[in-house]
Amino acid sequence: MGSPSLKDQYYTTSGHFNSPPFHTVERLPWTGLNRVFAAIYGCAILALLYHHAQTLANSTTLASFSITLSLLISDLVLTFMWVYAQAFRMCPIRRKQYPENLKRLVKEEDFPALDVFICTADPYKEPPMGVVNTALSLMAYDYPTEKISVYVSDDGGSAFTLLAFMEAAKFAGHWLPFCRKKNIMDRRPDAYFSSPQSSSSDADEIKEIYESMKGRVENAMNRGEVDEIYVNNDEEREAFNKWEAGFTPQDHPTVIQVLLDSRHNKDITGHFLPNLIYVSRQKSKTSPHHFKAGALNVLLRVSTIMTNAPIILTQDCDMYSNDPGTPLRMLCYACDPAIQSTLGFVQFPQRFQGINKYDTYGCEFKHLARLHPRGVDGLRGSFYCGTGTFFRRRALFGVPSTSVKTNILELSPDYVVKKHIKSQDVLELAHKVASCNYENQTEWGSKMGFRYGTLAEDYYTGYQLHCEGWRSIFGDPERAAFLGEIPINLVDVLNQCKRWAVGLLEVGSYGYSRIIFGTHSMGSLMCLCYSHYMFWPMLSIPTTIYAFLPALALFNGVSVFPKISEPWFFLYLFLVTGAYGQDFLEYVVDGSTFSKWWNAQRMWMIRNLSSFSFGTVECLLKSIGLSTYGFTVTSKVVDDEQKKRYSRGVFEFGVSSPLFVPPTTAAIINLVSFIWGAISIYNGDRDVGERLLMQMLLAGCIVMKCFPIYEAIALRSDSGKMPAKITIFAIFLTGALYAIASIIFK
Ligand SMILES: O=c1ccn([C@@H]2O[C@H](COP(=O)(O)OP(=O)(O)O[C@H]3O[C@H](CO)[C@@H](O)[C@H](O)[C@H]3O)[C@@H](O)[C@H]2O)c(=O)[nH]1
Ligand SMILES: [Mn+2]
Repeated sequence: MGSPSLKDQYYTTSGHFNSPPFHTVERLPWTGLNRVFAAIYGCAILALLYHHAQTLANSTTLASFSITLSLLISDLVLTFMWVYAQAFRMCPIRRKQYPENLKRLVKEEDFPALDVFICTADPYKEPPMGVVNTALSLMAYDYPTEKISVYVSDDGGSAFTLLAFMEAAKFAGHWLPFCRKKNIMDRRPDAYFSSPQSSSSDADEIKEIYESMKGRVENAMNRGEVDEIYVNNDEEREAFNKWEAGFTPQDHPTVIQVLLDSRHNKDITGHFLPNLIYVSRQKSKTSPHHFKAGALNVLLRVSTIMTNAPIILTQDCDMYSNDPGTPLRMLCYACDPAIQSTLGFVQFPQRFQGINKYDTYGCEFKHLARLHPRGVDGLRGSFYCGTGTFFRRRALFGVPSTSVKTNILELSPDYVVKKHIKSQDVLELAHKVASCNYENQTEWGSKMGFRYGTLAEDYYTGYQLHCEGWRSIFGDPERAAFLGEIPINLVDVLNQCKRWAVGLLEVGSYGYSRIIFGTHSMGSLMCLCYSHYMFWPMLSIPTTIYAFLPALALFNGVSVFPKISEPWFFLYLFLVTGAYGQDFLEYVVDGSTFSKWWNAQRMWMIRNLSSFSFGTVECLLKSIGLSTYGFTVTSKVVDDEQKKRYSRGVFEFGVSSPLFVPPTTAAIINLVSFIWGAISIYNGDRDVGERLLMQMLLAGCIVMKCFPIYEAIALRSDSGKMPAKITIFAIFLTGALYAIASIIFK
């Protein structure tokens, strides 16, 4: 169960037995209580399933049989999800790093080199200046600069992004020494210059340089082309000449441009700068590109040829560094001989800036991003979350125990790069491995590199590494290592979750067999944890049934739950209050507020009804060949009006998305049924108060959760209100469901 190995392996003194530790681990105090509660709750679930089975056996009519069967199916799915979720609660831990101890024992010249990968895919959804800010914050790490190489993958194939990075390369010469001198923590120029503390003469000077570069990039974007005036020399001209007629994001040759080279380029104080390399891999309409995983694999190969750093940081373009000391925290693990041999990656949590004080869309994802990673960290280590992850390059080239074989010598993780990064040979080879056809008939994406076949490439890659025997670490320092943007309108949130749903189910369909047949080396609790997310979208089934069935039955006077006078009622009461109570406690103990928890609950319902059910259906359609889908990049551009509404905690609908239909329909049905029930009770119908009370309570809870939906339908006139089309469609659907229900229940 992970507990004995915990002390031996990780309660470490880093192999130096008399020296202070690089890191420590502490078991979270609630574990014992969690286990006891799980045992009690498990018995209650068994009792409920027994009750369903009994009712099913005794049911006499088709209606009562189908109701009980639906509830049984729902509760079985919930039971599975509950069992999976308990695995996270069995052994949660928290880690601490001591970079000051590391610095005393490991000399700076012995630090490993670090290759940073930044992915961007669309200059209009991910503005180049945002990507540049992320890159600069990482280039400015407190780490020997000549050991850092930043690779930017541009899947948008955009000359504007290249222009922005050419400008950034020059600006870095001013910015990096400035950050060091002022000891800035958040090293994004945008953040620094818009904060109040930045008025000294040297800050003003640098701000001017920054604003003028920003102006040039934005001007070029407004004009729609990179004019001759932005081009400074022949090398740059040659690069931009690649954007000739016929160059589109989906069809173009490889562009690789070394913008800074750490052996030649110095900052204004004479220090060397990090390497900075722009890569836009070849694209053609006839070959598959495997989205972000494909982009990362190209960077993995290009960087092996150019710098081959043993450590790789993968980063989304909107996730910037919030702490320049993060690489040292990572080294506290990477330099520990006790865990080195199987350490695959160190994951830092995804944390976000700009969440409003109610966290309207529940995007803090407390379980996904913080609580569950701590839970798996006590087993085999954190999942891979796509960003904020330091990999050992070796881990991406196969299982820990075997030696790596590659067809090109320069592609081996052990290869020592001797040639200069800008030499003809290196560039030629880099272009070759970035081409569309390079991966044909190779193990890239299946046994090597980032894994293909799913839109949740991060989850799948981490899963495969754990199966192969690699371990990982969840580093979660007090000050966030990275901060990123979250979507602040409902349709973006739901679309993002739908993509995850499809991706996770795909991982389930490829990956679950390894769990069933045991062809993995990660222990059974870890398997339960992985299963939890592989089947996460299945929550759409019970949520949909519970959101519609009891309300429809209520309106027809049909009871689906026990009466309050029956003992089974107390079982339900325990199951519901137990689950919600535990969830709430976990939120509060981790420093959240009631309103954040409540919003997370609301989003849980909306997400399950919409993103997860659409995702599940899409996945089914794809598996029978009726649908295809791609990676829809989440927009990082924010409209001012929307921003204002978001800061007030107002829900943003606005567009006519089918994703809004199920929650809107559920909102209307539960309101209608609830009002009907309330009127009956008011008119003295004791039957409703007794027999249908639980359905009344459930409908009441759903109505409370749906408040923003009623508001958006009836009480608002701004551009974020519910589109009339959706309301009309939902009302029509409500009518149809009531009609069907009245036939079934009569
Ligand atoms: O074809 C593509 C598509 C996306 N991206 C990049 O992938 C990153 C993540 O895309 P985003 O639209 O921001 O998706 P999110 O849902 O916010 O990302 C989460 O979920 C993804 C998996 O669905 C993970 O890859 C991410 O790391 C994780 O943050 C961005 O930097 C994109 O530029 C590419 O490089 N190529
Ligand atoms: Mn993102």
